[in-house]
Amino acid sequence: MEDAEVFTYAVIGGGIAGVTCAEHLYILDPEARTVVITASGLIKAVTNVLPITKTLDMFDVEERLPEQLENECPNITVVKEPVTRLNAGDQIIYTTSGRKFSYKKLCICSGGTPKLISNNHPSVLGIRDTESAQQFQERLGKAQRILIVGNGGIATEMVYEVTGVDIIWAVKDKHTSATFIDPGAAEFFKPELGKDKIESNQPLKRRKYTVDGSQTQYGHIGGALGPDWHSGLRLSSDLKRKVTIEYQVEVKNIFSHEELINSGKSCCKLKEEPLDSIWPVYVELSNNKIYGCDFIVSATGVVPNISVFQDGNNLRLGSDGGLRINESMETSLSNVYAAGDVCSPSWEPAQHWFQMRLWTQARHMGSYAAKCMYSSLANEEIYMDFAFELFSHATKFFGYKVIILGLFNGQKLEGKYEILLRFTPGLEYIKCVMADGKMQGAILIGETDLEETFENLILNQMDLSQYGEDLLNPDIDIEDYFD
Ligand SMILES: Cc1cc2nc3c(=O)[nH]c(=O)nc-3n(C[C@H](O)[C@H](O)[C@H](O)COP(=O)(O)OP(=O)(O)OC[C@H]3O[C@@H](n4cnc5c(N)ncnc54)[C@H](O)[C@@H]3O)c2cc1C
Ligand SMILES: NC(=O)C1=CN([C@@H]2O[C@H](COP(=O)(O)OP(=O)(O)OC[C@H]3O[C@@H](n4cnc5c(N)ncnc54)[C@H](OP(=O)(O)O)[C@@H]3O)[C@@H](O)[C@H]2O)C=CC1
Repeated sequence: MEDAEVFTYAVIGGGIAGVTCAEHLYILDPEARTVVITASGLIKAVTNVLPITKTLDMFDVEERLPEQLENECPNITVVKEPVTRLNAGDQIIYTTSGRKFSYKKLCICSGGTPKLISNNHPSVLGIRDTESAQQFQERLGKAQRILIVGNGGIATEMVYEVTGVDIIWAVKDKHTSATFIDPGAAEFFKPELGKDKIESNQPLKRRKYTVDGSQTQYGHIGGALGPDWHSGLRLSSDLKRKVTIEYQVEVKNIFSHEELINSGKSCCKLKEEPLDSIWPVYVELSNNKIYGCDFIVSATGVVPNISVFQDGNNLRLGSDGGLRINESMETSLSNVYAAGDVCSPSWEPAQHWFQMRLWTQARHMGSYAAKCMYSSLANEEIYMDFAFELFSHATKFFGYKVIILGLFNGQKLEGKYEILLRFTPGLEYIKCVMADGKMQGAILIGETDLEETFENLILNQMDLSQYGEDLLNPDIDIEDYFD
């Protein structure tokens, strides 16, 4: 074997998936040496875990210095360098400085990169890590109007958090936030966009470190930001929300002012905007409207970071470009596992589970991958983790607690489902997706306290047909009823 540094386990990536995987390898196999190789100067750690249901935890995500992981788990060595190549045949990892690492078991947790509407346009910005969030903040400080493309997590949080500038929100769908919620919930949230922001006095729970130049020299491959990413930004002191939504559109063209003039097309003016205003960039939407703005935020999903692993390796990829993994988290390469945003599960999933690239799944996958790696070396049998029985996600949108469970938007049901709804404006929105009298999924907005009961009802598939619409009758305490 080449003159490589020898480890039992190697983990590539210092995000939630990689750090969770390394921590669990330490618990399972404390004598074995593990190397974590990460391109980011800071690593992520999950803290203050508070279980709220069997599959759902609330937790904080901290950015930490790698030394802290080494102190807590003495078998772990953290190497702060990007991986440049993997020789899966000889089980060797190469990094930028020419170092080589051999492993018996490797887990790739290299996350994703923003999938942008244009990769080389200077006015198009994506948000992924601390560095890109800082760039966003700098540009926002000088902006009067931005255009946000995308209808998922980042766009939904951004239109609520960013005030004091005009926002044009261009969404593909008939309703907003379609990745996470249904049209009814979007209506529930709509009034919030017309309200001014209330300044929060809550202190930040997440510890922040400054990443110095040497740590960012490797470019745009830091760990993904998390739940409170916007609270670290210094946003405007003007707390007015000014959001214009364009539905069912995509971006058709991006112009400079000169190109706009030459095209002979004219652009839309917002109320009180001078007719002769000139913008750094113009965006033509598929409904033919053209808006001028300072810059464009492309919040249009992620692409898995796989390119450095492909050279010389016969990697099988999923349809979304992620590393295909089987039910033991193994990729198509021998002794190579993957977890988190970089992977695409290819096993037949449980009826109520599917992949979404989220913290919770990165954490579950990281810990399960560690179990799979260890039990393969120890020749022990392993069963699929319970976390993959039910899709569940807890977050906050527009200031409300949001819990989504199972087939919350009727996914996989091919339209053969009914909806039960309880809806009190400004207070709560409860939707159950029912098929054959059994609960398949739910969206819970507000302090409903129903997550545990509904999780049980989805998992145990109890026949609820006799209760009909009473299932959501506010006069019946269903929590007590089904406990
Ligand atoms: C702005 C934003 C807000 C979000 N908010 C939420 C939220 O509220 N709730 C939620 O559930 N999810 C949220 N997410 C998604 C969540 O952050 C990700 O799903 C999760 O962090 C993925 O973790 P990961 O470990 O798989 O990848 P990452 O966190 O992306 O980590 C990948 C790691 O791999 C390293 N790496 C990459 N390439 C190489 C290489 N060649 N060599 C060495 N190291 C490499 C990187 O440096 C990094 O350390 C958010 C994401 C963003 C961008
Ligand atoms: N609170 C939370 O849970 C948060 C989670 N996140 C996570 O962070 C990651 C990145 O967030 P984000 O970028 O918002 O990704 P998401 O996957 O959440 O959303 C991407 C959105 O962009 C749309 N889209 C994709 N391509 C285009 C296009 N060319 N033109 C217009 N729209 C397009 C998608 O539509 P379609 O689906 O139809 O392709 C989808 O609505 C995701 O994994 C997300 O889950 C981020 C912030 C908050």
